[in-house]
Amino acid sequence: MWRRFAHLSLSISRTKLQSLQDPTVLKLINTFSSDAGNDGVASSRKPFITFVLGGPGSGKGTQCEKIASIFGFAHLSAGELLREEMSSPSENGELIRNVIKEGKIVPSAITISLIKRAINSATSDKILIDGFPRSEENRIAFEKIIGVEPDLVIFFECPEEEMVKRILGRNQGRIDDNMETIRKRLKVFEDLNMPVVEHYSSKGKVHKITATGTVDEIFERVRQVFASLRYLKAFLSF
Ligand SMILES: Nc1ncnc2c1ncn2[C@@H]1O[C@H](COP(=O)(O)OP(=O)(O)O)[C@@H](O)[C@H]1O
Ligand SMILES: Nc1ccn([C@H]2C[C@H](O)[C@@H](COP(=O)(O)OP(=O)(O)O)O2)c(=O)n1
Ligand SMILES: [Mg+2]
Repeated sequence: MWRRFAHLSLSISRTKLQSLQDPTVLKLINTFSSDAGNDGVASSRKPFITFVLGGPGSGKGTQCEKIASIFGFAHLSAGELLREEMSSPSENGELIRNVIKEGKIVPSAITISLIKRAINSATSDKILIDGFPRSEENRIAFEKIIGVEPDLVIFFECPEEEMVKRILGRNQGRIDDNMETIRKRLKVFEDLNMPVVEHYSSKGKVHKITATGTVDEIFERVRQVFASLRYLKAFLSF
């Protein structure tokens, strides 16, 4: 009975899920129908993990807030977790501050331990990880330590001049939102983060979103991806 139902839902999904590529759909089904646990997070949990990538100022945080409120995802921002750690009396505070000020990437062990703790205390099993992995080192360490790959990757594509304009108007008092650090962050993004996007693109996991236009116009593009997932979820009852 379940098999027939799953088969039916798959054939419906194929016609409805035009914004999803088949490997993503198949991975979704495998993820939620498999009994395998995730070693790196609490054993009974099988979170649905979405990495949200894009250059600095491309709108990751803004769009993640909307995805979280409309689709019930927990939003974990790697940058926010690092800023909180930096401002707390932590042994890594000074190191994190120096790395962020230089526009570089904090060592994976630190960032992943913060992400792991946040996943384990999240109230939803649908998790958005915003701004991570920032490098192949981040990616490989996550897959090794947490023991899973993302189910989905959203990539916000935005021209550099637009990203710079947005960052300079962000006004959150961040130590890295100045022109000197922005230049370094843009280079680090091209050199270290784009290979991660290419890696997951080759695995058919990336949904590229044009990140220009108003917040609402961009969210409409994003919404279509997540609405398709919700449709699949309803049919497969995961
Ligand atoms: N589509 C948009 N158009 C104009 N400004 C935007 C847009 N999306 C976000 N912003 C603004 O740009 C700045 C950077 O956005 P943010 O979501 O923090 O990006 P990221 O997390 O990728 O660095 C913020 O001040 C935000 O309010
Ligand atoms: N995986 C990560 C994420 C962020 N960081 C550091 C380096 C980044 O320039 C800063 C800020 O990251 P954040 O995602 O908040 O920045 P943007 O939202 O892209 O402007 O934190 C990191 O070292 N490793
Ligand atoms: Mg952000």
